[in-house]
Parts: sequence; C-alpha cells; structure tokens
Amino acid sequence: MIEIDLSHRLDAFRLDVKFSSTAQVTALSGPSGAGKTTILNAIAGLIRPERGRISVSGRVLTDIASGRVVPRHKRRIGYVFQDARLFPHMSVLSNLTYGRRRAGASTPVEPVVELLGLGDLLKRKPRNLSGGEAQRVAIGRALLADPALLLLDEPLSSIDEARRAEILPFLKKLPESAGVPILYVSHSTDEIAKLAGAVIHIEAGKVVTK
Ligand SMILES: Nc1ncnc2c1ncn2[C@@H]1O[C@H](COP(=O)(O)OP(=O)(O)OP(=O)(O)O)[C@@H](O)[C@H]1O
Repeated sequence: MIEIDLSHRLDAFRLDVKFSSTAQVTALSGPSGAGKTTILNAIAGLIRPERGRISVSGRVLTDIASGRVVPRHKRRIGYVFQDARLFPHMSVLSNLTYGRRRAGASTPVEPVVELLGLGDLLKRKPRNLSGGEAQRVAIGRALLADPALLLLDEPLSSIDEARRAEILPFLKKLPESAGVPILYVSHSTDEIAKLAGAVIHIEAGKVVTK
C-alpha cells in the first residue's frame, strides 16, 4: 500500500495531491508538466515536500508535520529513470551488483538475471546494449537493492515500438515474481491497460478523477 499526501511548489508550479493504492502496479498518468516526476522525486526522497506525508507498506518515509524525513539511501526505493543511467565503465554484472552492495542487500543475483533475461549480457558494457536491454539492466539493478517500492519514470519512452514489445512482458511479471509493488509513470494508455491495476491521473498538479 502506498499513501501519498503532499504539497510542493516549484516556482510557479503548485503540486497538491492525495491518493493511495493497494495495486501491485499503479500507473501515474497525465500530460507533460502535470507533476508526475515531482511525485516520484518526493517518494524517493530527492525533494522534501513543503507539506505532507508519504508511507509505503506502512512505513512512514516523510511526515513533514512531525519532522520525520527518512534519508534517501534508507528509503528502500528503487528508481528507474527514463534513460537507464547505467555506469558506462562497468559491465552489466557490475552494474547489477552495484545497487545491491550499496544497499547492503543480499538478494540473489541469479533469479533477477533470469527474470529479466539478462544471462547473455552480463559481460557487456552498457554502450553495447539496445535501449530495451539497458532498461532491463536498470530495472535489475534497482531490484537487487531489495526495494520496498519500485518507481519507474516512463521507462519505455526512449525505446522504439519493437523494443517496447520486448520489455513489456518483463514488466508485467515483475511485481508477482519479485514481490515488489511498482509505481509507474506512463503517457501510453496501451501500456497502462496492459500493466496497471490502478491509475492515478494527474493534471496541473492535482489528482483528477476520470
Ligand atoms: N526545478 C524546478 N524548478 C522549477 N520548476 C520545475 C522544476 N522541476 C520541474 N518544474 C516544473 O514543475 C512542473 C511539473 O514537472 P514534472 O517534471 O513533475 O512533470 P511531469 O508530469 O513529470 O512531466 P513529463 O511527463 O513531461 O515528465 C512542470 O511545470 C515543470 O516545468
């Protein structure tokens, strides 16, 4: 269960949202500039909202009123950005185990490699991966840090149609096989229909009921 109630201002932009979800995959949809990434950044602890409360699976990560703001490295939030942001000098395997070492997690590597179909890629450098493969590695790296919630910010937006079809099945089976709920930003109604159990629609910094 994720419970979000926050307000934040970025210059002229005002975010005021309240929602909760018990779905395994929750989609955040809405037009460009609506505030979706700002919500993910607040959950990940990259920004401190002016007001509000964020809890994930009963654990309070942010509660401005009581002064509780868990530092980002202790949040157990996996964050996968639009571009994979892998370490270019490291092999796929080193990229995968980096998050795990950093989080002090002991998640076994093999099931994640299998789940995401990375077995043949482990020795490669990121420059030798397709966009879809790189995103799968980024998701694997986030999963191996044993997150309580996985944030995916349009993970397929920089990937062409053919490669999207390649990665969608992996995303679909992720919550059940990895046991990690997902909050997923997407503009694509098709993707949302295929993946999400709940949809939160954001427009101009507010939750809109459709
Ligand atoms: N650091 C910042 N300073 C000022 N305004 C910002 C800053 N970051 C974002 N904004 C503004 O806040 C609003 C929300 O941005 P945000 O990135 O959360 O939207 P989004 O819904 O994720 O958009 P997109 O789908 O295009 O990624 C936008 O109007 C954006 O211009």
